[in-house]
Amino acid sequence: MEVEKMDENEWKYHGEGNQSLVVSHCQRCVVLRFLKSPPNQNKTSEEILHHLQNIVDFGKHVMKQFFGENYVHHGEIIQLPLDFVRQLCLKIQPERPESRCDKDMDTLSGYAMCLPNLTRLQTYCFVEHRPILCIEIKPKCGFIPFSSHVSQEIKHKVCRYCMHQHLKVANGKWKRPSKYCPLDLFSGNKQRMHFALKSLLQEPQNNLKIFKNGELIYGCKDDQDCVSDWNELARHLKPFFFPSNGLVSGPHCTRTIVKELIHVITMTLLSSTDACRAGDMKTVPISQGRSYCEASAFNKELVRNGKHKLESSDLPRGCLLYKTLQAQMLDMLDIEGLHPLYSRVEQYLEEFPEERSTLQIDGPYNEAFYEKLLDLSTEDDGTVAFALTKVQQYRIAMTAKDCSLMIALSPCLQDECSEQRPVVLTSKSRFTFSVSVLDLDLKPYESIPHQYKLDSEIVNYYLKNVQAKDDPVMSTLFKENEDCTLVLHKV
Ligand SMILES: O=P(O)(O)O[C@@H]1[C@@H](OP(=O)(O)O)[C@H](OP(=O)(O)O)[C@H](O)[C@H](OP(=O)(O)O)[C@H]1OP(=O)(O)O
Ligand SMILES: Nc1ncnc2c1ncn2[C@@H]1O[C@H](COP(=O)(O)OP(=O)(O)OP(=O)(O)O)[C@@H](O)[C@H]1O
Repeated sequence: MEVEKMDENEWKYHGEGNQSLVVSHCQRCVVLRFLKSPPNQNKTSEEILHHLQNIVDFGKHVMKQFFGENYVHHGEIIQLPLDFVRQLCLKIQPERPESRCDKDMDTLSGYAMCLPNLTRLQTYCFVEHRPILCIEIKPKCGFIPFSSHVSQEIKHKVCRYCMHQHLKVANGKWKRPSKYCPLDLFSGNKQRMHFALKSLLQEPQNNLKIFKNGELIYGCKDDQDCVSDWNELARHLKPFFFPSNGLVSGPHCTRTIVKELIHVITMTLLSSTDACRAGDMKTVPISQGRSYCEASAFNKELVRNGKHKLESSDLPRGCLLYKTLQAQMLDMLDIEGLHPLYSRVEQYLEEFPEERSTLQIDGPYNEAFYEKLLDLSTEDDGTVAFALTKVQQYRIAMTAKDCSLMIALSPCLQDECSEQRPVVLTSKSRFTFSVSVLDLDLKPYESIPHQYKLDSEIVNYYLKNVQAKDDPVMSTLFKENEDCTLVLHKV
């Protein structure tokens, strides 16, 4: 990219999260990702550069090992003319959702990350301007904690996402709870995955977005502005799934198209298209812990129909869901087991602050950092080294619990499909596809106390307001003891 000739008119607003803002090039398949920060808390240019360097290094040296070379696009740092960045910021400001405007895009450093535009990534490199569909899923945590440090039994039964939904609705973040449960998506069982994906389509929240030719056509632009009209979605998708226009319109057509969409997403998520170095590293057997969540609407429906055992089909080892889950499962102790180890590291750092850099708490995220993550022992020998390894593994797990999976699909004819490209078939069409993972910024060491507090808030809210209502005995106890935190019984 010729940085001297940057023109803000060639770029447009693409999207943003809590930490970064992304603009895409109108013609080329690239995006620029800028860091964001709260107003008046601007970092120096050196700090921004260091932060971005850490993100790139972490993707390159650590996450590629866990996920595989092809799934991770670490990008590169680019230095842009300040005038261009300022003009761009002014241009895109009206497009930004109000709920994200509590932070400003960094316009002072001139640094940004340059990445391939994964919503337009061409899976079939010889043909240009081919229509492209992209599905972005933020799957969240796909397992129930199995750690013996967990103090509340409910955490062994109901997954964090399902519990958190209730707190989010109560806080006004979302209007309605979603029926999506990550354990269904990560189950590898096609029926459960189908249910999970349908639930995401019903209530996308910030877990599902669909792009057509790089433009958002389905999902939430803003917390309060969600597009979830299935007829409209089907209208967009019809040329992809029924190219010869053979399907009549109406509710039946919409349902058929949505079913085809869910089918391709399932097949691509289960496909194995890459190998990785950590491939042989078993963090924890997936069978450990419960493979379903009691609060999942799919599970409840089964119980209602008299079936009490959920079938689970294990995930294929090479698929992106499997790799994501393995990385998430580096959280072996749960935040409750991790927090005392964090305190041990903190205490050590208070005594020896100069050790912070030797311990690589804030990077560099290089090969040596990755090597240290491979020790999976859970036997605490009381050392700072043990505590630090668990803290760093937990940070990786948190990152994998918050990343997004991108599936790009491009229609192809039978004789066009190259043997090197994976292909997924539907009843009337075929697609070449690519799968990638994004938002792999390592969660900060400092966020651990926040995680600890949030965990107990989520669980306590659920116990008090949801489980108690489902369980009449508990409900009476809570009503009678509304002001008490401790409920005592005579036995
Ligand atoms: O804690 P969670 O599970 O609510 O996850 C946060 C996300 O909320 P979600 O529940 O997905 O709506 C949250 O997403 P939103 O900003 O709500 O879209 C962020 O991804 C946040 O990451 P960070 O701390 O800004 O790096 C996420 O925080 P981390 O816990 O990953 O740090
Ligand atoms: N390389 C990319 N190609 C296409 N779109 C992208 C790319 N990177 C990010 N995006 C889009 O921009 C959005 C925000 O990016 P990202 O998730 O990295 O932000 P974040 O602030 O780090 O998120 P979070 O809120 O999870 O911390 C994504 O949800 C995605 O839609």
